[in-house]
Amino acid sequence: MSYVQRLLRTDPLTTEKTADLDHYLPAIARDLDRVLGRRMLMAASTSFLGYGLQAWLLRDVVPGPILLAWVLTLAAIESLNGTMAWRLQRRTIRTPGLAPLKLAVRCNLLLLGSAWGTVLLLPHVAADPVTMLLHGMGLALAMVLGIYNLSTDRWSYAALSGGLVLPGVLGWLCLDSIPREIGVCGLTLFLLCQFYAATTGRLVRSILLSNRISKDVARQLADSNHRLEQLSHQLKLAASIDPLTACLNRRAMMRELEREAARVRRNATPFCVVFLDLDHFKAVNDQHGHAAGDAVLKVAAEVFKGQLRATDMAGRWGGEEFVLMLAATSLSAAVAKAEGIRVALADTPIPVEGGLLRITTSVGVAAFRPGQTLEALIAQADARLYDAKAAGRNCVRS
Ligand SMILES: Nc1nc2c(ncn2[C@@H]2O[C@H](COP(=O)(O)OP(=O)(O)OP(=O)(O)O)[C@@H](O)[C@H]2O)c(=O)[nH]1
Repeated sequence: MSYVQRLLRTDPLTTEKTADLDHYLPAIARDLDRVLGRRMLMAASTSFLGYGLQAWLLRDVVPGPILLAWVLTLAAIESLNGTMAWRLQRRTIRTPGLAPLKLAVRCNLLLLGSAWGTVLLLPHVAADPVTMLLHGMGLALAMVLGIYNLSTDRWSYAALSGGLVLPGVLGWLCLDSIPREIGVCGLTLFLLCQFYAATTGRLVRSILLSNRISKDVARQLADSNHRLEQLSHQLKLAASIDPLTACLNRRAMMRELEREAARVRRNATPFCVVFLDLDHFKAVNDQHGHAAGDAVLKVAAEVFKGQLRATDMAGRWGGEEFVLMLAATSLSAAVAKAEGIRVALADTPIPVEGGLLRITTSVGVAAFRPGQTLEALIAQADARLYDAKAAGRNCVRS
């Protein structure tokens, strides 16, 4: 089990989710890499700020070249340590059992902390309360930020904070020049840092895990939302379409006619409705069977739709009766169109079991006049259809 796996499994937030852990682990490892990369930069910048502060504090005590060499040494250890820690953390996510490398990082941190803390023993620093205070604040800052920035391994903080505090505590025990308060402060700081380190690392991982889970949940929600929208669109479509002929059903057609009527009332472009009723359709059913009747209805719908423009609509009014809406069309143009449709259907042989059938249709056409109700328009077209039937069928009346 890898380092991160072990930490996550011991986390109260994740103990119940151990089964999902393997699924999330690669993504968390990637997130952690990103976070660590950012924190490396932050850690380095705060540490170098700390070295600058230390060099400034020591400017009157230590000769310039020695001070420069001191700061450069600290910077070198810091860089080496940071790089090692980063590589270690990247690898411990995937590979368990990197004890020697971990030990090297901890020793390095101990060295770094001790190098910092040794400054406390310098007579000038110890004697001057202001310098001491500034230095103490610098130490606290370095520890807290260091822990926050690279919060991954508790024993690394122990090494760093122990290294920082140890010289002060030793000095306090062995040298009279170190005030007692410094030792007490140092020990308190050490304990605080240990507590902080123990909680922060786990917190970071818990946050990464819950981030990852929330991202997944959000994505799943978006997906199901999308699927629901598609489903609702399909349902709406299914509720508007006649399943046999794929024309609009009566209710949807009424809706379209109402919309068109409203448009015409606004901008006065005429439109026409065409009612079509297949002739002697009952005989088709009776002689060739219901399936043949269905096939005839399908072919008739195809023929009607094939004659329309993109802005026109075709609906099945019920049984063997169809209605067409011809947008922006005058009565004379609609009659011509209806005639074309009638001929097209009459010329179309329809294959059914046992041979080819021919079917004709009677057609009634009416133009919508602004001020007229839709019901009146439909009644008018229906009346013209009745005229066509009465006139012997297979003809258009307007
Ligand atoms: N196969 C099939 N038949 C249907 C469907 N809907 C209605 N019908 C039949 O269509 C026939 C309509 O008959 P009628 O109203 O007498 O009309 P017609 O025989 O076409 O006579 P005219 O309209 O006067 O020429 C009835 O037998 C209905 O059962 C359908 O979806 N499929």
